Amino acid sequence: MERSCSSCPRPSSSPPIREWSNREVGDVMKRYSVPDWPLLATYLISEASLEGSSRWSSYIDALPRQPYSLLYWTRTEIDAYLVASPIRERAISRISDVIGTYNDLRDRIFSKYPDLFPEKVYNMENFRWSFGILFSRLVRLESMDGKVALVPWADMLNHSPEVDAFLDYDKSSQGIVFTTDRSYQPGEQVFISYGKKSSGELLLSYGFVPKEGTNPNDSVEFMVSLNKSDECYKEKLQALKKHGLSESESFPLRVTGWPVELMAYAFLVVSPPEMIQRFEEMAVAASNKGSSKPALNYPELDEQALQFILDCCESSIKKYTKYLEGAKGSAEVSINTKQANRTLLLKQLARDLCISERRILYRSQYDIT
Ligand SMILES: C[S@@+](CC[C@H](N)C(=O)[O-])C[C@H]1O[C@@H](n2cnc3c(N)ncnc32)[C@H](O)[C@@H]1O
Repeated sequence: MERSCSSCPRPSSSPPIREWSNREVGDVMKRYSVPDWPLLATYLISEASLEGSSRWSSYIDALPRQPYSLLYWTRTEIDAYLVASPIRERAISRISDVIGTYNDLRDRIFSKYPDLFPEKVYNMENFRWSFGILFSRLVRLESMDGKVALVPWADMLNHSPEVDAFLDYDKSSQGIVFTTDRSYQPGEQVFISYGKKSSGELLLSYGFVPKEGTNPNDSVEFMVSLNKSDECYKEKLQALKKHGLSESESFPLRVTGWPVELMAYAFLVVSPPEMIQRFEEMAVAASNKGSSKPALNYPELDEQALQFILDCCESSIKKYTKYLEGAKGSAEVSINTKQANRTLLLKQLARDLCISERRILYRSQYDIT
């Protein structure tokens, strides 16, 4: 393990009042016990608004004006380009969480102190920016109980799924230490790992998709549902609900295989009325809430359960293929070069994601047949 120690001060994690250049703003935020993420987002906006008089001004000047995350995609772009991918739903719900968080801060705090929190600074656009920065640059510090922090020098590092390098707070040196899994030559680019993230998750938070086939942590959320015309629909749904599941569930399909919970769900979907006594144990296995992993042993259902998964894979693949083939031919007339470049970039990202996710589905199909 190679270690390199920073000379920067303690990271900005839940900044104490004295860390706020505008103490009054910090004081109000502290009184309302705002949680870490919205607190840091507000802190960043407050410091950015002070320009040269903030101690973080050179750091803030170096931050991107528009972080590359799905927060900057419009609803029309998300619907058009991510129509086949489950990341679409996650992007929509993340954007709505950010808007909800801003609205909550505005209603509870900012509107009560308009002189301290003027709307021209503390507005939705600036919160989109600060949350975009947090999603793409925050570091989780394990030795500080998983606290999140912005670490100015360290957030210049790019991600590689192939390295096992990480950042953490080091009590003895009172700084952030970067630990790599190998040594580097001078001039060589040093990478970090943003965590074992799927390509969809990397697009969601960081705005990029690794090259096809290079992400060993890749996965795609795979949606399966009970059949409404099943004569045991009610009993199966009851068993699922009892264990915290619903009639439609998502399971991660990985490049390395699928979870046993998906197989258990498939067993439940295809099991005939004579097996009613076993619905509950299947639901327990699908929820993974049992104390030990139950052996899923229903040889009489194996073929049907695999066929069910195969059919679901096929219908997902069709959606991807339809999108990819449609996207190939659609030539949009764009208003200006900037917009045309943006459209090209987003389409390329969506295309790369769809190809990666479809590849996992193909692989799962291949494993079954
Ligand atoms: C923590 S910052 C890394 C520093 C970034 N290069 C910069 O100069 O701001 C995260 C951003 O870097 C870019 N990035 C990081 N790793 C990447 C990779 N492997 N491929 C493409 N872009 C990457 C993405 O735009 C991401 O949002």
